[in-house]
Amino acid sequence: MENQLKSEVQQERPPRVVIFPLPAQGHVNSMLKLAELLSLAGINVTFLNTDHLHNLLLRHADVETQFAAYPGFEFKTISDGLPDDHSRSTDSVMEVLNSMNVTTKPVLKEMLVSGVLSNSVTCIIVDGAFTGFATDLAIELDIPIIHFRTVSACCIWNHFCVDRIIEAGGLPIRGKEDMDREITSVPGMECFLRCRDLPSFIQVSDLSDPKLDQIARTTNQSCRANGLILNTFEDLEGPILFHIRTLCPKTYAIGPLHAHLKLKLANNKTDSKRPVSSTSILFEVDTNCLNWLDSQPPKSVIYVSFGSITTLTRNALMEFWHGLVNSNKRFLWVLRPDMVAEDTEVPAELMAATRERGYMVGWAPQEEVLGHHAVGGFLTHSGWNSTLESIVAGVPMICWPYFADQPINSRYVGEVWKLGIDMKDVCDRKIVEKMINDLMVERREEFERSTVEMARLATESVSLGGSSYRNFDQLVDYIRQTGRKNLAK
Ligand SMILES: O=c1ccn([C@@H]2O[C@H](COP(=O)(O)OP(=O)(O)O[C@H]3O[C@H](CO)[C@@H](O)[C@H](O)[C@H]3O)[C@@H](O)[C@H]2O)c(=O)[nH]1
Ligand SMILES: C[C@H]1CC[C@@H]2C(C(=O)O)=CO[C@@H](O)[C@@H]21
Repeated sequence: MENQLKSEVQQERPPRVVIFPLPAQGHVNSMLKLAELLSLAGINVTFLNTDHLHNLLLRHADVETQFAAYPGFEFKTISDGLPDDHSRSTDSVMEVLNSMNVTTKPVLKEMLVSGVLSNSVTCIIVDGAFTGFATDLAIELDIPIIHFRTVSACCIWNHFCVDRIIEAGGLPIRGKEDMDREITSVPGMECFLRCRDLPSFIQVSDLSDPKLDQIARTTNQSCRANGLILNTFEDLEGPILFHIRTLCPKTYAIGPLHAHLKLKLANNKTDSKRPVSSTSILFEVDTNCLNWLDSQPPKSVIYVSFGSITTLTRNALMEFWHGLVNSNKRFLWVLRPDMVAEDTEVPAELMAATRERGYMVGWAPQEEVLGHHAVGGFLTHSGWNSTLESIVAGVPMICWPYFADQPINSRYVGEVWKLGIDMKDVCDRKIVEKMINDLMVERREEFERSTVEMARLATESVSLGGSSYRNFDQLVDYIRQTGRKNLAK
């Protein structure tokens, strides 16, 4: 009788996963894609946002309509512990994370125990960048936990290796003149890694720098989780995934997530076939630039965007602007309203050239822009989502990394994958001009070959039978199995 009851419960209730992202654009965006993929696979999802971020999301994206197609999907919110009037500006992400580490754990525990997050949570998926408290809690409550790290595998592997680098004498970094020194203690990266390529949270001049513990060493928490999800694919980062799997055997590489979701939605028989694009959380999307692109010749435009967090000094703004104008190429440039803090007087000749062959927006529909036939190059900060979106669209990159995983991503783009040029640590109008000409003219054919091939591999990986497709199926199987065990308890 008891067994019969249990099996009825199993049939009636699919597993329920709580997804808890780090409250920032690039992270929530990836997590929403994962949430939709899981919903399509029949898993119930509770998406847990901070109150602040959820309000922004409701203001700028129609997520409620998007997820209304999935009856088992729900949004819930939690406090980040900061006062309502705190700006939570993009450069205060660390402050938000510190506050959450202190205040969110007891609230999350109460939500899980009291059933506010539904009384049948069978698995928690949390952002691997701030997981100490969630992992402790999941272990305490005996709920399986999976970490999702939204950055590249090559970045995470550096984080895992931080103590190895220190033991080998690779850290600390001794000033600017030390930046070209080779780091030979990261397995798989012995031949091309320099100090300047390390993720910014590892580029320390003092071993007591809190960044090492807060972000880099936090990555070790993922070894305590029941699995690790990465937004990457085997043909891109297979050698590094091999090393990560020596520490986290259940590592599921299921990316590029945006392409994965697009294909699954297109193949889905029952769901409405809505178009997929990045969900904008922080800014209003300006789609007029697509009309402007329609009237430009094929592969003639360089698209410039530095993501949602990067800020520019007045000097950097001017160097990029002069470089773009002097290259004589057409350009579409995303300049977020909060990107340049200082007042800047723009010379008349720059304004005139911009009117002639440029277009500026506050926030673009980036996936559509990169997929547009007029776009022939991408000047990017090498955020992981932008890098993957560029790879899928087959657009070569000029990389100007700003922080976090970006310095190692750009090294891989330039030196390993040969998908573009790494311009890191330089911001000079002459170099900008030269690199644009190299990318769009001089080395165009070389990049055409490598980008077309990598785009093909990316699409193959998320297609039926591809590596990310299979890895995702394995993830769903794991969630289902663990759900059955939990429901039968
Ligand atoms: O005008 C724009 C500019 C960007 N995007 C989208 O915004 C996202 C930007 O993400 P990403 O390229 O990853 O950059 P950040 O916003 O800077 O992301 C943060 O989060 C990423 C994932 O963890 C990290 O890789 C980055 O280093 C970190 O800065 C992408 O999906 C873009 O398509 C738009 O839709 N319109
Ligand atoms: C603000 C940063 C904290 C860690 C995140 C991160 C990661 O390593 O996961 C990379 O860049 C930033 O988005 C986040």
